[in-house]
Amino acid sequence: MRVLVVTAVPAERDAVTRAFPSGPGAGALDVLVGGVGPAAAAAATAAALARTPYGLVVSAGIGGGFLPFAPVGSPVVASRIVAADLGADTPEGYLDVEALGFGRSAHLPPERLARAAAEATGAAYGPVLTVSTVTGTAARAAELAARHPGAAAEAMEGFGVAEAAAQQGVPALEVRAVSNAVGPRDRSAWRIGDALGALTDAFGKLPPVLESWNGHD
Ligand SMILES: O=C(O)c1cccc(C(=O)CC[C@H]2O[C@@H](n3cnc4c(=O)[nH]cnc43)[C@H](O)[C@@H]2O)c1
Repeated sequence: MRVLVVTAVPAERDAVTRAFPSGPGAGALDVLVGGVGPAAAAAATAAALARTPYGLVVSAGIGGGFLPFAPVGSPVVASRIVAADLGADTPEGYLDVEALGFGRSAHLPPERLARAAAEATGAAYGPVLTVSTVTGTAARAAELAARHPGAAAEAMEGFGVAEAAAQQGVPALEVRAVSNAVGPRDRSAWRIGDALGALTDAFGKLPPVLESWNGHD
């Protein structure tokens, strides 16, 4: 099975490829820089899928972690890939696109594969939220955590990658490594190097899981 990994920036791509110093084996894994945010990620994924047949797409990179599930430096595998701000704000609260009567706001990775990936990498396993605006306040972090119980992480690309994959009937995973806590913005506290190292470690443990997956579950 050929696997497409989509990262946002070159540093994340390099962290993934560092896991395979002598190549990923039989040309089975391609790593693409798709850009930051769900729209760029979806466009890049769709273009790649139009060129090459893939059996699995993985959205990968660093992300914000929700405490206590995903502390800085830890890997996360998504149980759900959720568009957390695709909807409408109303005086009565937020409405997702299902409540509005159109579209979808979540994709479900193949469960056996995602659980096996989390187990092999020692990752937190929970919903990963896709946001277009990085959370920067405690109030917003609490709002997202209340709306998505057990949310493990947030990032900016997963839903775009998964939506493009779903439109071609290709399953998707999301693998993140936590660079910062979701909460009040403090860029000086981001531990990007640690997170990129954790991303490399996680991808180094994935090949047996991918190889033993039968392509559907
Ligand atoms: O400055 C660098 O060296 C550097 C190296 C690798 C990645 C970056 C990024 O800024 C990547 C942006 C990327 O990270 C995700 N991300 C990280 N933390 C959060 C968060 O708290 N909330 C949402 N997204 C987050 C996101 O997917 C961005 O695309 C810089």
